Amino acid sequence: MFESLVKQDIAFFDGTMTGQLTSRMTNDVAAVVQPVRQIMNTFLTSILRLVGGLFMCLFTSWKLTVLAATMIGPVVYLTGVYARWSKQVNMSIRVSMADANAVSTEALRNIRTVRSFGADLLEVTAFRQHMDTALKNGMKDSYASAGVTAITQYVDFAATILILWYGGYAVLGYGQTDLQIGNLITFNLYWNMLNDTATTNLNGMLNTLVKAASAAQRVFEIIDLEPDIPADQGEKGMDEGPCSISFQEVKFFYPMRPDAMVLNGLSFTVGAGQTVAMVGKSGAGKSTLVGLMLRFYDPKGGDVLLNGCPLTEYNLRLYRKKVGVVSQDTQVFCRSILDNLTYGLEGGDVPSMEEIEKAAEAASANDFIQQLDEKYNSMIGEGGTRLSGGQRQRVAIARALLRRPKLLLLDEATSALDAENEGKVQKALDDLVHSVHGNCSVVLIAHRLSTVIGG
Ligand SMILES: Nc1ncnc2c1ncn2[C@@H]1O[C@H](COP(=O)(O)OP(=O)(O)OP(=O)(O)O)[C@@H](O)[C@H]1O
Repeated sequence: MFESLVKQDIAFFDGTMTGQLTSRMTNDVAAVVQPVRQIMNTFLTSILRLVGGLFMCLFTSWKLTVLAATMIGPVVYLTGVYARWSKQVNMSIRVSMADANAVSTEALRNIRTVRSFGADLLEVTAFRQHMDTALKNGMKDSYASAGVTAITQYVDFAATILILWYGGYAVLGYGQTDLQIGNLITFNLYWNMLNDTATTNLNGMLNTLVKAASAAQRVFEIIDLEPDIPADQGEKGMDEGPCSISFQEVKFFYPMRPDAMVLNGLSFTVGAGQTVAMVGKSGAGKSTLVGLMLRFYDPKGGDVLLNGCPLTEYNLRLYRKKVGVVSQDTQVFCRSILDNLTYGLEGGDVPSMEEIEKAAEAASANDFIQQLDEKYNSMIGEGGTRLSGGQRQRVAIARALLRRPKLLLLDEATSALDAENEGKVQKALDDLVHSVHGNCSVVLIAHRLSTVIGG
């Protein structure tokens, strides 16, 4: 399921919350897998008892078997109705639990904001509301299950009465049958065994299966989902040297906001090895350009061309390996600095320690890394919380450099920093742009002209 999730389009993640997805990956998958062992254990035994019991009942008295079996119809019908209803209820329980998980995941991820806004109780209330809905539906399902079990037992009881009534009648010589008292007792024993198995084991199994089915539906919804932009679809590999990228009459709106046109017929070209700055006010669509250049989204009109060929023809995995990105909200991993610097590099692309230190030096990151207790092996915490914003950005710059990029996308890399850090990161960026000059095309995005002219 994780494999299917990580290959989904970025647009898919725009419309979902992380907590909802982790809930599907943990709670729902567990609910699908858990019953398997139980069912494997009891299913075979139950079927053997059922078939054996039925055979013995028929053998002892087929008339009594047919009579008693008339009572099974309503039970099967009722159980079927309950199973369908319960599947829906269990689906909504899973949705509520996923929503609660989304609230808790988001609150814990933003715990500093939650705490500083004094919003702890609001988050707890939102979490509780979802859990209360799950609990209410869970109670409803339990009452209905108890009701169905009670009705089944009454019907079972009625079947026994019917057997004893008709059997007793026959044994006493009324009617046209030659049933012996011994046969009646034997039949009753077999029927009880058959019923016990059906009501206790198979009913329990049905309940478990219904819950598993609702979870399985949610799991398979994700597994069966195919991305519109698969990473391995394109055939074309990367050419040698820096690449040119051009937008031709590109029109774009986000799938989550189809009414808001972000780009309306935009055309420009970044030549191979050129450094081009894009400046525009907040919300103008600068980061959207980066998303389109990385093919997180496809344009709704026009074309994005790489070295003159549509980006859609390229193998995205190979292409993205050759793109370096430093964005305003840098994402780093809860791993060592070294692992973060070499993130995504494998095989022949893995740089030597010497290259890593050189890249960190070029990004003005080596000095602060050397001061850490475990230097390049220091862990940086979830989201890089053990580093300052400026240090995080410099790690991101070194990381971009180590990919030996052919296209470098610098998306307002200094916008979230204070003046001192901005100066340091700006210097690191300038050095980076100069060091790759001619070997790599650079798109520099800023909302102030001074940022790019200064560089
Ligand atoms: N994932 C998204 N889903 C829907 N709308 C989005 C999404 N990302 C951005 N937008 C909208 O698209 C428009 C352009 O956003 P974009 O982030 O490209 O602007 P920007 O120029 O980079 O802004 P800033 O300088 O503030 O970062 C904005 O109106 C924004 O609200």
